[in-house]
Amino acid sequence: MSLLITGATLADGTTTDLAVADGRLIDPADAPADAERIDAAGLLALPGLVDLHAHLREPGHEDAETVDSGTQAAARGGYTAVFAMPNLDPTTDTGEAVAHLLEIVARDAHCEVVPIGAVTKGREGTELAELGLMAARGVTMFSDDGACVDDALIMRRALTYLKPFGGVVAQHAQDPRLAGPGACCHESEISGRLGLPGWPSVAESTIIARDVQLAEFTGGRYHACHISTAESVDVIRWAKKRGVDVTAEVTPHHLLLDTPHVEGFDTTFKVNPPLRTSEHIEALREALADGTIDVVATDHAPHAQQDKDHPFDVASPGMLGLEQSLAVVVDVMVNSGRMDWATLVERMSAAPARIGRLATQGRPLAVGEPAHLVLVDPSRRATVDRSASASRSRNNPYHGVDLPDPVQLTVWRGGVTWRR
Ligand SMILES: NC(=O)N[C@@H](CC(=O)O)C(=O)O
Ligand SMILES: [Zn+2]
Ligand SMILES: [Zn+2]
Repeated sequence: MSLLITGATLADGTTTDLAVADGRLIDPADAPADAERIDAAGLLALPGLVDLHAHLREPGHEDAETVDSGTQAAARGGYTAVFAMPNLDPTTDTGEAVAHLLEIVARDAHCEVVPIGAVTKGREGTELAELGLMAARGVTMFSDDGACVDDALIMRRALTYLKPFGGVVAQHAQDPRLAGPGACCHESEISGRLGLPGWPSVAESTIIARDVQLAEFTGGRYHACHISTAESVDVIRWAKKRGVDVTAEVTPHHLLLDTPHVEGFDTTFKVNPPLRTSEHIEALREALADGTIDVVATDHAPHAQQDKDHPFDVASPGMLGLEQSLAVVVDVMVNSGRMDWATLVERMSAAPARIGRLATQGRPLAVGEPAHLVLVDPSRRATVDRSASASRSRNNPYHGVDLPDPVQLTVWRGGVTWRR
């Protein structure tokens, strides 16, 4: 399949034609005569987006999502690569589990899928998983996501052990004593009034403070998942200033949605970490703009209706993210004038590919590079409809909200994976 995309604007503002053949970008002058012509006047062409944090639910929870459905959602969102969290059944904690997931991916995926390996066996936090054997199968990121690696010695060992492999430990920072299993609402006046167990902001930042010191001490590579508080931003900023090898991500929902969303007890808005207040949101936006936060990662967390249809404090936490991630970042960061398109590309494509050591993604749109790209209409808007989704789940927190609707066409490995 070959494409000739004419008159596209790149993130730096220049206008160009792009040609795709045999999975690569080629000189438009060499485009085959039968190439499909796509008029991209008024559209932006960006490198395909890369998500460091997605839950695809296969194997084990196929009622909520599969590799097929989750990567279709990714393609609709402009993504050409996603890293798949290991809280599956069985847990991705062995070389064999990685190999099994990669077989499903080879058969069904609509974008690159890189398995994330668990840090500890069964994500139970007590015994290191098969880190080396998973690394040998191409795993570069390790996380017990959904659970915190709260034992400091286990964290120390994981950081040390992964050094020769170049692996990064991605932490779900939640002190299990300060924010226990029932914690489900930002600890504040609102949690008190609603009678929901509170999840104080320091339950996140104190873990990250400990971890970045362990990263400095060991020389290991550390990544803070879904940071949600101003204190976490301060800690990351401090660690980076010291030259510690740390990176951090923020989700689209923590950039847009605030604590009052839970006042109606709609379990769609139950998520870990919880939605925070406007002061925290402001700190996250600022940190994403200035680079303290390196990447936007979706934490796409599909859940079947039966797992959400419960009282708020017992419903499953998590919300969808892949399809509206770019829309939220465009609205909150670009349309507001906080960030330009080139920085958006850095935060949503180049930096995540670098952190995940995915050499074929996050590349500039230049001749000879792999053809992973997304065409974006910067001005189109629409009201989000949760039923119009490729995901198997409907826990979409943006349902009924007017947002940008930017993704026009997604190309992965030279083939169109989604078009409007
Ligand atoms: N974010 C969530 O609320 N839930 C995630 C786990 C996680 O990211 O911690 C899930 O797997 O559903
Ligand atoms: Zn998590
Ligand atoms: Zn997650």
